[in-house]
Amino acid sequence: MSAVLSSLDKTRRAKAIHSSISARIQHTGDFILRKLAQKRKINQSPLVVGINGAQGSGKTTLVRGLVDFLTARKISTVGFSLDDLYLPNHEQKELARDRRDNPLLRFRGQPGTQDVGLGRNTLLSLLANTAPTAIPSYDKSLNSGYGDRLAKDQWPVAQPPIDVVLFEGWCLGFRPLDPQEFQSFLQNVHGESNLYKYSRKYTDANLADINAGLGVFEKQLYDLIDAWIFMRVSDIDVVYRWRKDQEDQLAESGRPSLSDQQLEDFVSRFMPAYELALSKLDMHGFVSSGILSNGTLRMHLDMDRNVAAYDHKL
Ligand SMILES: Nc1ncnc2c1ncn2[C@@H]1O[C@H](COP(=O)(O)OP(=O)(O)OP(=O)(O)O)[C@@H](O)[C@H]1O
Repeated sequence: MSAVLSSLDKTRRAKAIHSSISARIQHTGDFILRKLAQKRKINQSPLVVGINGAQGSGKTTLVRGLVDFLTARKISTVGFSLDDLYLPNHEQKELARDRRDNPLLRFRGQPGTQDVGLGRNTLLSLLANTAPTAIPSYDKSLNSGYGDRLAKDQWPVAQPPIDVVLFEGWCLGFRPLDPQEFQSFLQNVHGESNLYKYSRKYTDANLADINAGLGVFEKQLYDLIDAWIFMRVSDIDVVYRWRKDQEDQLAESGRPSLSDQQLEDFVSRFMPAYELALSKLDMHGFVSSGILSNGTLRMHLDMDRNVAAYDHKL
């Protein structure tokens, strides 16, 4: 009996997730259509939309859904991820060797472990909209999970004309702190409150490297992004829960999964960037090309990834 109930529960849950995903695609798709109409009045280059959301918040799912939503309306759309810009495995190993002082740079993930110049050139080529653009592609499963960039002849090629580019990343859009802001962040890290408990595990110099990495993002990428979709979670600790659910599903299906300790190590390596950047983003919003008005759609996600509210207040 309980097995029947549990399979009923699973079906209900799958339906709820499906309708949550559809609603999110519809709302963000409508936002993109409005921004595309605005951009068309200015020029014919593609609308570039940056998508920021914590790990596991549903970025990949959203981009896939939006590609279908837009393609069905004959809007030629390309999606890719900041993850596709990670350094090739041998370069990541070199970085880890050269920067033994910084455990945050040991593996892929943090700002500083991507080839940002490759991202800029890819966006510039897409924006020029005149020649085919090879889209960088990274496979996280290669090298026993350490990952590697695929050879260029395996990258998908986007054919012009392109109307919309969707570019997603867990820390895409995070802005660097200026020296004064960084000092007050460090004071908080070393202070009594538990607000920055993950950053406390690292040295000030380690954290400064991440801040500098964000500076490179801001300088090289954000002027090419016209509009932003921000999936904001109120409590960043939910990233653990979401990732744990994913690992449990892998284990249930008999596939390799991370132990609790590995999971903790993995997730906590990402946390300092959230602690460093999220409050500035909440306060001052994203940097963009600046050519569109009301260029950010923010969704507030609850712990089950449901959208509690949408707003444009950034
Ligand atoms: N709107 C939604 N409502 C409920 N669940 C969702 C929603 N969107 C995605 N999910 C589920 O959340 C999980 C993570 O989704 P997804 O891989 O798209 O997230 P992500 O942000 O790309 O993660 P990562 O940063 O780890 O790559 C998947 O199991 C997916 O089915």
